[in-house]
Amino acid sequence: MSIENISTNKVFDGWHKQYNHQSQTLNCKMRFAIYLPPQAANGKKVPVMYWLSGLTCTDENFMQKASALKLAAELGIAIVAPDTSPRGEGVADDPEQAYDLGLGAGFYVNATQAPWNKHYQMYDYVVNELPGIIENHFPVNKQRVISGHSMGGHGALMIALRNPSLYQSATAFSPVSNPVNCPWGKKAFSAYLGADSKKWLQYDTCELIALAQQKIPMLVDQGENDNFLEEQLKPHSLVVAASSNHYPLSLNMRQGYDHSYYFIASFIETHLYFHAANLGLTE
Ligand SMILES: N[C@@H](CCC(=O)N[C@@H](CS)C(=O)NCC(=O)O)C(=O)O
Repeated sequence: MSIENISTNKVFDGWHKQYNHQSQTLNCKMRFAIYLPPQAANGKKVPVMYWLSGLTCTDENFMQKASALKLAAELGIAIVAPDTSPRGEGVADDPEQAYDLGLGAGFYVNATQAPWNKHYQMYDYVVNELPGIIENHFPVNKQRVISGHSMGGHGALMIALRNPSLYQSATAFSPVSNPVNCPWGKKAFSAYLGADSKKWLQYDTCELIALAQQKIPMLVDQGENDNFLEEQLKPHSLVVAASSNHYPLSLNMRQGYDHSYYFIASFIETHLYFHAANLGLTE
């Protein structure tokens, strides 16, 4: 499967690059971004952090706004940022073009309902197709960690909980922790997965964390001044579900911080160091 390079920028002695490719899973052309640290230049294979962004984002928000690349370069971690939904001609969108359904709002699930099921298969794309492409085309090894923000925080934790042997660790900023019980999640899951809410549970972090058997280290950061805190994100439900199963999850509540990339930029280094330790890159 070929990929087409569409931008290349040197940054902190490594390279930020964007690619287009035809996705078999999503049935459309997709764009992703990769940051290759300097260690990847001399034949060495580096581990990968997959970053899943939130509502309205593309591959660009994290790479441009999170201030992650300097430390990724020092630690020798590649970062891959996919888009947040399928896109392009013929891809369904919300008839009202709301920001929380359709384009920019794939919720990292495999849609079963028409018209969404033709393209909205973001779970399979992130877990299977994209890592296959990355491992074929770039000097990376099979060690993966995963992180994300908001809708992407839900994606990162949920995907790690469902595939604990594929990821060394998972972290999230302001995750949608209990999508089956919040307005964003109910709206998206009823459209993509249908009215039967039992079918939503396979994608709910609180549900999965309470039942998980194989456990991997997890870290969550949450701003206390986040506008979406109580209605959409529900970090306390996550803590209750995790402790009911003695799951190794730490939640940091951060006084004064909001939902934006200013918050992510303030704590991204903590998340990179956390992953680096679980990848065996640091003491
Ligand atoms: N625009 C939406 C909120 C969307 C939003 O906050 N998106 C977050 C993720 S959930 C984001 O990362 N936005 C893009 C950015 O800040 O670069 C609203 O009006 O309520």
